[in-house]
Amino acid sequence: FPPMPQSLNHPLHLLLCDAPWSKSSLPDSDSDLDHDPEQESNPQPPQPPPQRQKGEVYRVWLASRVPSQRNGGYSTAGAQRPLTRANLRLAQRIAELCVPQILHIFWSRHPVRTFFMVAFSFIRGTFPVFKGYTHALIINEVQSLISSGHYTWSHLIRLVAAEFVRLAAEKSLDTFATNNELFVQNSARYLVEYKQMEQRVRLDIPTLSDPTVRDLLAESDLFVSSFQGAGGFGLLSPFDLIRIFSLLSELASHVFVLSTISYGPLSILAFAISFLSAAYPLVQSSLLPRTYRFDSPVYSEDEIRLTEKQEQMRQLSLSDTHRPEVMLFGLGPWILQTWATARQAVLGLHSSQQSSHSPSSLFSHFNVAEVIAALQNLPFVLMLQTSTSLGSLALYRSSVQSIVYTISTLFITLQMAVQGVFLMGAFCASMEIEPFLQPKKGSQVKYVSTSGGMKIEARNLSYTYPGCSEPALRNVSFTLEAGETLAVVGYNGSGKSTLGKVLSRIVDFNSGELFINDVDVRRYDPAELHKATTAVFQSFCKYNGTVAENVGVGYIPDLDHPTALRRAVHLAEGDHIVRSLPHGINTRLDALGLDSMSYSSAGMGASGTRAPWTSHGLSGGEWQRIALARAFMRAHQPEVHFLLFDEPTSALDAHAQNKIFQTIDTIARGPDADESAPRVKTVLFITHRLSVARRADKIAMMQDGSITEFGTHDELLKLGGSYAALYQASV
Ligand SMILES: Nc1ncnc2c1ncn2[C@@H]1O[C@H](COP(=O)(O)OP(=O)(O)OP(=O)(O)O)[C@@H](O)[C@H]1O
Repeated sequence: FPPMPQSLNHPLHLLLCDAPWSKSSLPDSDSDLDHDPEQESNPQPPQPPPQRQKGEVYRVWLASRVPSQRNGGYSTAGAQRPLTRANLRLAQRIAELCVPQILHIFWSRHPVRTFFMVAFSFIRGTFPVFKGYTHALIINEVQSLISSGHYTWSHLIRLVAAEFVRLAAEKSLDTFATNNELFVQNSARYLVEYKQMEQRVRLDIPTLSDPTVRDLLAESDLFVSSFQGAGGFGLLSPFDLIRIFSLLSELASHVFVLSTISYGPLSILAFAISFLSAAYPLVQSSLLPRTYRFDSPVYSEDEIRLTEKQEQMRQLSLSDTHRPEVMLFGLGPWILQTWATARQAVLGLHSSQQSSHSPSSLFSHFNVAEVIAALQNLPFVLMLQTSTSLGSLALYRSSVQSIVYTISTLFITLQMAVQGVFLMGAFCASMEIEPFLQPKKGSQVKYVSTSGGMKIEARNLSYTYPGCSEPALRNVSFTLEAGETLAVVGYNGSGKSTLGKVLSRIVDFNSGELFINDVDVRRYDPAELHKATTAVFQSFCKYNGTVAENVGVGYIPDLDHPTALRRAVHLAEGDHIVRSLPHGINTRLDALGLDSMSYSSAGMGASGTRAPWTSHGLSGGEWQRIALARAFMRAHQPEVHFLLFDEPTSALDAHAQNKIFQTIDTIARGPDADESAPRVKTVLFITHRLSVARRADKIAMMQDGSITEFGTHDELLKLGGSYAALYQASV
């Protein structure tokens, strides 16, 4: 392999797991995938492909990526690999490693159909030869009819009838083969898309924020897109690869026909001239300066950049979310201008790229084309000197032309296949990525709840966001006993939300230690910790769905449980919101907040009332209550021990805010407990409202990523530091 730049060696190697296609990682027999009623019985279950060395596909894929001068990293994801010998070797290695896995996908799902698909692709390749042969027979018969006057009408009619039979057989076989291929293709497409989704939902934020992982996933997505069918996204799918068989059999059958009708030095000369004259236009076009090709499977870095820019501008022009700012800042002309520049470059409409159509070039094409036309008649003259029939000549000519076009198609297909192999490598390698936060095998321990909440102990935690130079957290240390309440306060940008994300195991930390219930947090499966946590993040989500869905996703088992949903809404003081909505809890919410600005009247009934499918907008405070209700859906579950609220009431009025904090406190003490009962859940809330913060058992004052003051409200006031100053200012 070509040497990998040291600076680009990436810790992703550490994320790669052992057996990407192991039985456990594939959907098991009870999963949805096996519920396909049309799945064929497989007499001999295929053996899983041999397991390859850990991370090997990733390493080969990475080696194929050319370091880019532009950004000091690798070339853009999806950029074309030059067809160097080294890259061909890499493609070969990826094919060796991945093709068995991909074939296994097809074969394991529908072995019989897959067999027919490959067999038909061979048979279809011979169709043109049969066609040429029957045409030749008919021409011969007509020729002998005209030249000798010998009456062979019945023979001719039989030949024409045979041609009809051939056509009908070809058509029905073709239809059957196409349907079969479509079925296998859809099935395989479903499976790769499933694998892609399955892997995507597993990956955590630290993994996804890794640039190499993002590139890997981008190329993997291109591979999955290629399953959209022939020509989808201009990519070559593994099904197009099967077409190579068809091309090979077509080539072989034409060569066979030629060998039966041409012999002797004259024929060889005729063949050579025919071949060259048919091939010349192709050679000539490949020698011309390359212009943008729409069917190109992968593009150069510049083409990708321009395509991205053009797409970005197109999205901006169509997006409802951005419409207010587009209007407000008058971005229309800028969007149009930027799009037009990128689009013109992509379509090759710039003047520099039109040079190939200059008059002198056209003139030379014209002259050469005439010479070629004259040359193509030469073989006929040569062959007519032998006793060859007119039918053979027609067959000869069509076969030679077919050979040339088949070879050129084969060449282009193989070229695309090489690029496709790298995308396939990205897909296989992406399946091997283990989420960054996942504990290493052997070190994992099960999260065991302790009665009375979650104990959290941070020791010198530091964290810097990827790509940033300044840390967002610096040496943060504190202990929060089980059942205690901590308020985190501080100035904007001091690291409060980041601390919340680190503690809830959404992002990792770079140095220091974090203990949950006296166990190193890195030894827990994050999914287990998340089951024991509920949260409202500062930038909470607004789902494009009904109120019930927006609330219910907080605890999926109760998603369809009206009583649980109503209770959560009630705890968040959202009953009046639901009552005011046209379809109550089943009203669709407009997550973009632009419903009222919609310029379409679609969805309005004849009476001007809203149809059930139209979405309804909410105010900022109302959305916050929905987010709170979502967190409350699971907050009271006995397995939840940690409640995290990041600015949960920033958009609520003072009265509502007090009630919400009262509710949080009640939930933290457990069901049916009175106000003096000890808390059974640990609570951390981040707030700028110090009147709320003072209720907490402990307060952490954050400044510039560090906890500068820590203690009770009274202790911090006595200290007379930043908290005291902030508190005095707020009252
Ligand atoms: N995704 C991110 N990528 C890079 N830097 C980030 C990211 N999120 C936050 N930061 C930076 O980290 C620092 C701490 O941000 P954080 O959101 O934790 O502050 P905060 O105290 O919650 O602020 P606020 O009170 O305004 O909500 C800031 O300097 C911010 O610019």
